[in-house]
Amino acid sequence: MLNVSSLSASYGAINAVRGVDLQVSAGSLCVLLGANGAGKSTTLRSIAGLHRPIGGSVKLNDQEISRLSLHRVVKSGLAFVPEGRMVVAPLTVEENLKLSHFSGRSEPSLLDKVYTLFPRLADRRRQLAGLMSGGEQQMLAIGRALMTKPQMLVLDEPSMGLAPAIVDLVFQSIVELHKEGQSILLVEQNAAIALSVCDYGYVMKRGQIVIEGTASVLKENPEVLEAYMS
Ligand SMILES: Nc1ncnc2c1ncn2[C@@H]1O[C@H](COP(=O)(O)OP(=O)(O)OP(=O)(O)O)[C@@H](O)[C@H]1O
Repeated sequence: MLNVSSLSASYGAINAVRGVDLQVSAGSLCVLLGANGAGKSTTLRSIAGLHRPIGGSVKLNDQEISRLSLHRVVKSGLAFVPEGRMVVAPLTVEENLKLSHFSGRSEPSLLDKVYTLFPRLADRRRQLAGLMSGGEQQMLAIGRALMTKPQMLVLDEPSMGLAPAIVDLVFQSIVELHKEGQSILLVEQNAAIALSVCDYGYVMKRGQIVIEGTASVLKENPEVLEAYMS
């Protein structure tokens, strides 16, 4: 499904991502772990068409997408939820969701699907997005991505800045999507919660993947335990 190989990305002289290989198979839920500055966000942004890589390839179902415009990446079936959510504050919840019509992949029935997954959004459909709590904005950002009917959903730190109870709620919805067969790649600082729900994980350090394995193996790895779960 998603096949990233030898991906490299830089900011001028800073080589933020150096030869990253990772795969997400259809229907699987994968996590990319790592400390601050390891290169996780740059990897996701390069996969999603927001940062032009300097080398390597990103294939979605054998189609090379790393040099496509953001719009074409979405059209090819990959939706990205950035760190910090980026909902459009002066628009209502429903208007934010309907923005995905521009992707050319949206269908009216998807709105019901999003409201079923996130009843809070249904209750607040006429509310301005900027007035929603952080957790609700995260749900809205995920909902907006789902409105493009993605084959691959890519999430950058969905738990960031959220209270623990809200993190649980957001992760419950991620688990629900996974059960429905949605393929998901996420970056997460909260390794404990990520490894409790993921199938497979990668650990990044200084721009490279240094450890990978099934979630159950990673949970027992001493380095992962010490660095990310203590
Ligand atoms: N816009 C930018 N300009 C210059 N350097 C950047 C920029 N964004 C990130 N970097 C640098 O690239 C490296 C990787 O950053 P990146 O944000 O990808 O890491 P990360 O693992 O996602 O960290 P975090 O969890 O803090 O977001 C870091 O050294 C960072 O300082």
